[in-house]
Amino acid sequence: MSEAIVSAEGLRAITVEDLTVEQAQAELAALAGEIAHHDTLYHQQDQPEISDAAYDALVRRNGAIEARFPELVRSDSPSAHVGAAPAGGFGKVRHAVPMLSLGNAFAPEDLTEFVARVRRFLGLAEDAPLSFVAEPKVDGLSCSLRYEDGKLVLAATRGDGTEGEDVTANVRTIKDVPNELPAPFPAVLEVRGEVYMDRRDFLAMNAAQAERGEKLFANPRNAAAGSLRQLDSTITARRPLRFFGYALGEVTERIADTQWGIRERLKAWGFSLNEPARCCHSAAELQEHYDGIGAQRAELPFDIDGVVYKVDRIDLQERLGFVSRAPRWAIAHKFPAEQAQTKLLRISIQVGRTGALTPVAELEPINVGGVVVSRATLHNEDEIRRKDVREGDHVVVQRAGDVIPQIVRVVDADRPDRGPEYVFPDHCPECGSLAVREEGEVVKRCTGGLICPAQAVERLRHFVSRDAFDIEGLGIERIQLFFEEGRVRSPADIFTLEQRESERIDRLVSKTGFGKKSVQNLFQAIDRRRTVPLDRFIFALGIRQVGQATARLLARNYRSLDAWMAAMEEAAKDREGPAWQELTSIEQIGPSVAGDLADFFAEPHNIEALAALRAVLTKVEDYEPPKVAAASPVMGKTVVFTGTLTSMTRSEAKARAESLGAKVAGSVSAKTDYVVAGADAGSKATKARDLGVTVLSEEEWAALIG
Ligand SMILES: NC(=O)c1ccc[n+]([C@@H]2O[C@H](COP(=O)([O-])OP(=O)(O)OC[C@H]3O[C@@H](n4cnc5c(N)ncnc54)[C@H](O)[C@@H]3O)[C@@H](O)[C@H]2O)c1
Ligand SMILES: [Zn+2]
Repeated sequence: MSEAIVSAEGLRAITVEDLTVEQAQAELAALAGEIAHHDTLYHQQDQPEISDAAYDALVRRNGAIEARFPELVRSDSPSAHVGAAPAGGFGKVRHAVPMLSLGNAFAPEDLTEFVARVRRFLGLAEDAPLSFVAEPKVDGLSCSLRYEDGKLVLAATRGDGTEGEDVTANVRTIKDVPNELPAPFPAVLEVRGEVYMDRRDFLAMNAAQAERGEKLFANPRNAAAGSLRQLDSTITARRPLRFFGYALGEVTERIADTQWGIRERLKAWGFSLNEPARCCHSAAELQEHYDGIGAQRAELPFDIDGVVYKVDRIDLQERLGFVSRAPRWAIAHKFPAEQAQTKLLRISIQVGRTGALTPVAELEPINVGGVVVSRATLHNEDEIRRKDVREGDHVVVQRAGDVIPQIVRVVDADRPDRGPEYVFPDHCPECGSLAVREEGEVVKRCTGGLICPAQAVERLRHFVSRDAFDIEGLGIERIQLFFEEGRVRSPADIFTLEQRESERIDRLVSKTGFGKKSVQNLFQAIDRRRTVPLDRFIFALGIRQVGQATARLLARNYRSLDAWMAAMEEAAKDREGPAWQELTSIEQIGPSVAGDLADFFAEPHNIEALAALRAVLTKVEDYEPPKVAAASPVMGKTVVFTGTLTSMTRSEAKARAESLGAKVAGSVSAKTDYVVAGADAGSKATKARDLGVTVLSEEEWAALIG
């Protein structure tokens, strides 16, 4: 985090009324930076660092200072911006009608003030009728769907309100979004609404992600945003996204006179609507509906963070118009975060499958908004220090629609018998290996990749995977089982499995139900891999940031396992010495990757595990530079493989092409020389033909390269 944030924290102790002009100016500058930082994390990366309530507090503070010092309002003021600019990787879409945010109401007075403000603006008498639509504010991300002649042609995220991201392919995978509308419909119709995920679907999806050792999402909103904003729509298709329609963008003809009427038209076209919704005629009725929804909140299938009120008559909406980032005719009445106080018994450390050390607060169980909470996340080392959370403290726990409860603050920090400051461990509690925190990272990680039980299954799975040792018949289920039974704990164990188990093979067979033949096949598959090429060996170790390409670079540079290991151990001992210099001088290996390699080799447990592994292998082959046939017909050509290949795998085809001097690309462009189309080749082959690129069958390709 930047310094600005620290200084803003310091200043925030002063109430807005007491700020001097200089202080106000400094704090507005700090807040602008801080809020922009959180906007990027939240809107672009779907990975917020702070709770929504904490974020809202910053925005409110900014608004209060601006209200007192209007002359200090900055040109980059957060109160004039919506969201964040589109992220790279997506096509950009300009919104014909801007997509705005909503003003917020928190206290009941904010609500009455909103209604009064609308009346004042419109010059309505106290008793003149004025109605509002009140509907839940679903916690997802807004999306604009464009229909031309009743067909879905474009879908875009809000982005910064003016320009969003083109997510059409992804939105087409959402079942709630009709591809075609039943007539009648205007020639152009933009439907706006919220892409979200049901809480139940979210939990199931996170469980499946955990199962596969993939990234977990903090809450349904981040999961929905992360799933919609995928560059690969086949991933989006597997995510349980849903859509609610609640507004219109560009439309070529008026389709209703009221907001309620718009809802009915949307429903007739097949859209789902935010429910429970109601048409209210006074501030009191709005408050009543808000309280009613609040009471049902835990039972609703999706997360909501408030209730949205919209002036019902469209002509009045048009008269009211907008103020900078939000309409005057609508407001979001937010629910307070659900909080409670309890005692923090202990801080424990969880080690994730990738080695990340996460501090967890073990709490005296407490009911927070209807859910019993006994653990809360403390995020990371910095967060504990920032809040100065210690064992034995009484703390405020919060659930703000988030599934993972959080610690907000300590309430009794000034008690005399308070324990010492919490010291974050520098060793992994699971395996005792050193835990390190790389520069610029907030997370500390265990470096004992090869022996750490918390990481073992994930590491073993990686070790035997296709591009690593490629051991057939050893899938994730078998690894899991062997690990749990204590048969395989480290990579070396795989190679001594037969020796240890052969007399007991019958037992293995009966216990696992694998079948004798399948166990024998497995042993044979393992035997075939007692000799491996150096680059596969390096890749298989699962060192952070050392993927296939980096492993190949290392193999090419050091040639033999002995040379590589010696150099790495040297570099680990002296991170300035000649071995380090050589390592970081390899093109594409920067200090960050070098640091991960050095950390791995600095951990004695890993050296032992490596020695054990070498002892059970027949040979790690030295790196063989690919022999490029001088007259290779594909030398320097760019090739794209698509569809299902039958004579070899995609990785094999790629390696072979590269060894012949070709460059293998992922997508077709005018620069592509050949597209090799296997069975069921789709859009890439079509595109190639359109561009006049030569498309070859698998056989033709084989003939070409001889
Ligand atoms: N934790 C963080 O770091 C962080 C950072 C940035 C923003 N945020 C959170 O994001 C929100 C601010 O973002 P915002 O500008 O999108 O404002 P907002 O979410 O408060 O309100 C606007 C949005 O509400 C949504 N919405 C849901 N139901 C709706 C309905 N029935 N009718 C109309 N709109 C509906 C739309 O997506 C619309 O864009 C706040 O909740 C804030 O706490 C958090
Ligand atoms: Zn460990």
